[in-house]
Amino acid sequence: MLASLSAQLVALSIPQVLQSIVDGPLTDGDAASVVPLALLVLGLGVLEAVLIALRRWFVLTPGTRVEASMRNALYAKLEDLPVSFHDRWPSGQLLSRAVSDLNIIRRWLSFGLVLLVVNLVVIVIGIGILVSMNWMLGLVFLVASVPLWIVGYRFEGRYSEVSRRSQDQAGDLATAVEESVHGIRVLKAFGRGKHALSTFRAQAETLRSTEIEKARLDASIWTWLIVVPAAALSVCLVLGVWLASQGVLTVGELVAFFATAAVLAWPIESIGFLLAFSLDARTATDRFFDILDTRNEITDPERPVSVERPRGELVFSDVHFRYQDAPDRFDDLLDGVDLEVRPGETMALVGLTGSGKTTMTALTTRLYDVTAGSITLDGVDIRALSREELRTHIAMAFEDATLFSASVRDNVLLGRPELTGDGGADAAGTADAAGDGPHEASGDPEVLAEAERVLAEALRIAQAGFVYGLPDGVDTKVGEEGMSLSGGQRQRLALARAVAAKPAVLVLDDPLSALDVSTEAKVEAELRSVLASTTALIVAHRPSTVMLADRVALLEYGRITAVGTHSELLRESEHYRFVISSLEDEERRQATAASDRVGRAPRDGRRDDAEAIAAAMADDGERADAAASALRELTEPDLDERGLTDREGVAR
Ligand SMILES: Nc1ncnc2c1ncn2[C@@H]1O[C@H](COP(=O)(O)OP(=O)(O)OP(=O)(O)O)[C@@H](O)[C@H]1O
Repeated sequence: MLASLSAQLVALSIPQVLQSIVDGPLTDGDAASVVPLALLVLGLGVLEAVLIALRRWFVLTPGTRVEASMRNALYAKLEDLPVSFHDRWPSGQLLSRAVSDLNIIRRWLSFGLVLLVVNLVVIVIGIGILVSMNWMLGLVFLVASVPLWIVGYRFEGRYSEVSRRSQDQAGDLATAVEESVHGIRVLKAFGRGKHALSTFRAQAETLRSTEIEKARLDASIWTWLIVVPAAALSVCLVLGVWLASQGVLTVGELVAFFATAAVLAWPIESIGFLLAFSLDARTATDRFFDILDTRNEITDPERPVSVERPRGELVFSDVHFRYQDAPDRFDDLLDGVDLEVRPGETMALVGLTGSGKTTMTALTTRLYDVTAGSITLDGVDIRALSREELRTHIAMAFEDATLFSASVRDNVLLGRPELTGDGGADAAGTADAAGDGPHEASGDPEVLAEAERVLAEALRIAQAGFVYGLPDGVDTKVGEEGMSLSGGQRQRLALARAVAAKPAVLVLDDPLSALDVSTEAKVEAELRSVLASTTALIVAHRPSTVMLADRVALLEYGRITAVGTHSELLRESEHYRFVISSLEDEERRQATAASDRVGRAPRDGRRDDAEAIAAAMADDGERADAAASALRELTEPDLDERGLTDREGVAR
């Protein structure tokens, strides 16, 4: 700011030298005395240029540093915020904040803020100089500034609103891109690419209109800022010439007045642009703090207790839970769950679809917090532990297996940072962490050997031997979210990850759903050895998974209504018999559905596509029902004909 202000003050001093030239040597006809004054003007010009160069040089470091630290703070916050926050926030909105909003803030800090402050100071000083040169001429400028203040004030209100709208729309657009890239296979499979494109075009067009609205507002303030000073200058010209002719002003003073006014022209014009820029930066800052100011309700206790060697006793006591966006008229999803999973026991969780099984498992690692009641690990409320410790004691594998853009090794050893140095954490955080890998990072041969052993064992248990056939074996980088692998392969790696974490409690949310029957049987046989020494809570969607368990808990209407062995429950609980028979029906249906559907699909030109999709989905253990439903969708009449909205159509 100092460099910039000095540059402007130097520029303002040049007209004073001009005045001396005009009123001195020029009026006296003394050509020789012009030379030193001309050299002075040259010197001042060079000094101004040097000061401007200094300004540009100085702003680089703090601007980029602020941007980097804000970005890190945002990332840390996103990591820290609970799953319920991420349920509500579209990823594109977060992405646009982390990238484009912070970029705006950096550019504004680097030169928008500096120029705004400096130009305002220069305008005030410049008008002061004009008034001191001749109060009448200066007054014209002062009076002319009044409409500019009014226009500026109105502009601020309108532009702020449009700026916010445009940045939010840019976030929505990023979400749309993210969603369609993520779901590209579904879009292609259902031939909805063109449709998605037209939806995207409409969104992009909305953003374009908003941008144009912004540009119009911008243009209008520029017009005012150029026209009003120009009009003031013409009034001054007429008045100044008249005053000079009356002898009130010297010609030199008149020249200096107009030269000073010319120096002020750019700072005045730039105010419009700088004001718009500042409002964009304010919106970006607001959007940034929308996230940073979000209160995290799932935090660590002030003084966390520690469970040194957990036995793995997991107890739900009168647990209530409801999602934040659940309508008031709904009862709690979990409405007083009581369940004791004994150390070393394998408990299967069974219930109808939508009964809350996944939700119950998510509570064990505090992905969500119970709304009432408590969950204890070895008698200690899980909220009394730090989240980091809790999540080393309890490891989860989900049905929807997420892999990071990292090597197979890093993905599987994600929960064992002590074996991977910092690499395990990096694998989750940055795509670049892959490849060179933590394997090399940690040099201790014993640690390396242990990492190899744990990795090999986990891969064996999860029947994930296929990784050794990948181009670089366990060092192969699996694509974004493991997209280069099949669903069944991803599930097996996710299961290997949970097993490798060697937790006291293993929580498996239907982790075998994408496996074919023979692979599932092999995984189950291997899992038995792990489960013998580990407490496990397994959400079961197949009767075969139930067979893995020592006991079964039945979740019904938000409560555990029966606990016992499979045969006990079959004997005693009608609801259990109903759930199990529907699971069996479902399994049978899956086995026959795909072939039936292929047989019945009409030859309407899409049949070949349908078969190809069915074959691809059924490959490597993808569920046959997915194949069947893909077929059904493809062979049904066009979505539009059935009156489905775009979104529903794409979703389906
Ligand atoms: N993030 C969420 N926000 C709001 N509601 C949710 C959320 N996740 C799940 N639900 C709702 O909670 C209910 C229970 O879902 P949950 O996934 O726990 O059931 P589930 O028993 O595991 O079902 P399934 O057997 O089909 O996997 C469902 O009605 C679902 O719509």
